[in-house]
Amino acid sequence: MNIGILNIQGDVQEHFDMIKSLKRKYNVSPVKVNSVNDLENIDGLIIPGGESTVIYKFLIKNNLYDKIKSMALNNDLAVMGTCAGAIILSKDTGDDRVTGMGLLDITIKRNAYGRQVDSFIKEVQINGMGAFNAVFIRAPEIEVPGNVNILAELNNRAVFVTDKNLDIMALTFHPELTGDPRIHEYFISKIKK
Ligand SMILES: NC(=O)CC[C@H](N)C(=O)O
Repeated sequence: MNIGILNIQGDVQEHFDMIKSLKRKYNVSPVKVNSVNDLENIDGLIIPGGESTVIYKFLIKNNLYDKIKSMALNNDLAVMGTCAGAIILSKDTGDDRVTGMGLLDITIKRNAYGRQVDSFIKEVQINGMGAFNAVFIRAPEIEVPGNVNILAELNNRAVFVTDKNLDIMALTFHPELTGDPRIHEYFISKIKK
């Protein structure tokens, strides 16, 4: 099974290395995705954290935006979006520079934690997984979780959600930075389903 990592900007290498470290255990290989052709051979796609305005522009420019969206809606592609990736997957970003794909029924607010505390690590409790050290970096906030499953919250706000039908998930934190593979393992388990 091949797992693509959208290779535009942000934590591409960190996700790549995490999937690579799980290669033997789950028979998965990481693949950097630069073009529509690269999407043909992958089973899951990670949209990393970074800068959502930049990621959005590049997705449009390279015709990846519509292709990813339609593959995901057809259940041909599982997608995990982290931080900026979560913004891309949302239905409303509150920012007209970034139009969310609407793959998850969430309204999200960019840079919601303000300047003073724009980066922090906090332990969150994830349903079915337990405690996880979550790294928030200029993180967005899920303001309104609609018809989604909420797997983790921080201060009564959802920080990890999954779609109820499609294999789409979004996190407002960075699971690739702490060396803890459980969220990537969870994503892999969803793809195999
Ligand atoms: N760590 C991140 O991905 C930050 C997201 C970034 N602040 C944005 O709005 O795109």
